[in-house]
Amino acid sequence: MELYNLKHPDQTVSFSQAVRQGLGRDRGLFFPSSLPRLDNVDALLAMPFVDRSIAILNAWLGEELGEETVAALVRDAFTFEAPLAQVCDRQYCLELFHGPTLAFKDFGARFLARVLSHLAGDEPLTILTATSGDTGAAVADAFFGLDNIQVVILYPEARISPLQEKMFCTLGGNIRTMAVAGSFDDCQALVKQAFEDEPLKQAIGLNSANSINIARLLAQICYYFEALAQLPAERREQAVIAVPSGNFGNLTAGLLAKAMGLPVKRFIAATNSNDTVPRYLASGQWQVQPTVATRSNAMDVSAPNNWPRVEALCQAKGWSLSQLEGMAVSEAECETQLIALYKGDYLSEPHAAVASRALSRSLNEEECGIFLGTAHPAKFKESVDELLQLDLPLPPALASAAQKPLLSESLPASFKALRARLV
Ligand SMILES: N[C@@H](CCOP(=O)(O)O)C(=O)O
Repeated sequence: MELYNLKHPDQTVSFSQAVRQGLGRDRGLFFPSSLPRLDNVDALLAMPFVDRSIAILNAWLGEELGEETVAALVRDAFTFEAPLAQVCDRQYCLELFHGPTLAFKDFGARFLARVLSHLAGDEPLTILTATSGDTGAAVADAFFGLDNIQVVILYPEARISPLQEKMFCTLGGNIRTMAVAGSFDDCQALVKQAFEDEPLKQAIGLNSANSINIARLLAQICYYFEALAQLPAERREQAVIAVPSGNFGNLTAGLLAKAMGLPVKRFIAATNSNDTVPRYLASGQWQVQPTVATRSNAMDVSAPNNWPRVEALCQAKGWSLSQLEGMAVSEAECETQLIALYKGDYLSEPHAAVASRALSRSLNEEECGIFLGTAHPAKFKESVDELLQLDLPLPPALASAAQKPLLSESLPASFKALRARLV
C-alpha cells in the first residue's frame, strides 16, 4: 500500500512506514495513493463481522503485510461486537461501545497497537496522544504494559467527563497522563509540534496513536460495513449515516468505506457548537473559532485534524463536498433529543444524541438513518443522570476505575514545557 503526504505529495511511503512515522514532513497527513474497490459487497455483507473485517483490511494491507498476518491482527483486535439497535421507526444506533474502554476508539486503537508491535519489534517507542475524552482510554488500554512503549496522553484539564478521566489517568506503569491548561486543540497542536522536532523524535522514538496515524482509520472502516450488514436488506439503499464528529477521523473512515463500495446514500457530519466544518460547508470559509465546552466534550474540537483527508478523498472520487451534509446541533437540541430517545425507551448519551438529532432534522420520508453510538452512556453519568433523572449503574470497567486515584501531572499549554517532560 502506498501513501503520500497531503502537504508534500512527493513524499510517498509504504503502510509500514506511515504507521511508524505517524505524520509526514511539515505535519502533513498520509493518505492512500489509490483506493481499493470491493466488487462483492453483497457477499461481504453476508459474512460474520471478523471475517468480513479481515477481507476489508486485506484489500488495503494484504499485499504488504501478508494476508495471514492481517487476519491474525484483526482477530486479536476485534474481540467485541457492534450491535445495531433500532431506536425508533426510522433510526438505528450502531453501538460501538462494547469494547474494553466503552467507546468506538477501541477498534482503531487496538488494531494500531497490534500493527505497531508487529512492525516495531523491540525498538523503544513513545506514543504521544491528544484526547478530548475517548481516545485516551482506548490508547492507554491498548498499549498498557507493552514492553519498550511509553505512552504520554495530553488532555484538556477539566474539559473531559470525570469518568473518562478516571479510565486512563489511573493506570500508571507505561501510561503517563498530563492535564493541559487549554483546549483539546492546544493538546493536538502540541503533539503535531513534537513531530517537527527531529532531535526529540529520534531521542524518544516518537509516534502518535491519534487518528493522525492511518492504521487507526483503516480499522474504523470495518464497522460501517457492519452497520449495513445488520440493517434489514430492503432498507440499505435508503441508509443515511450520521457521524458525531470532532476530529473527523470517524467520518473519514466512513467515506473510505463508501469509496470501497459500501452503498451509503449520504453522510451527515454532525457537530456540537464547535462547528468549523458545518460553517465551512455552508460558506466556503474555513474559520476556526475558540473551542467551547459542551456536554458532548469528545467533540469539542475546533481545528479537526482529518479534514484535509476528507477533502482529498472527495477529490480522488470526484465527489462534491456539497454531497456531505454538515449539521451543527445546539446544546438545547442535544438535551431534548437525549430525553426524547429515553422516552422512546433508548438510553443514550450526548454525542450520539447530537447525531440522532441531525438525522431527525435531515431524513426524508423514504430514508432511514443510522447514528453512531460512539460511547457508553455511563461515561457521561453526570449529564445522563441530570437530564434523565436517573442514577445510572456503572459497568465494571468504569466502576473499578472510579475507585482509583488520578495520577495526572499538570502541564501548561507550552511545547517547551512538554519537551522538558519528554526527554
Ligand atoms: N474525540 C477524540 C479526539 C481525538 O481524536 P482522534 O481521532 O485523533 O484520536 C477523543 O475522544 O479523544
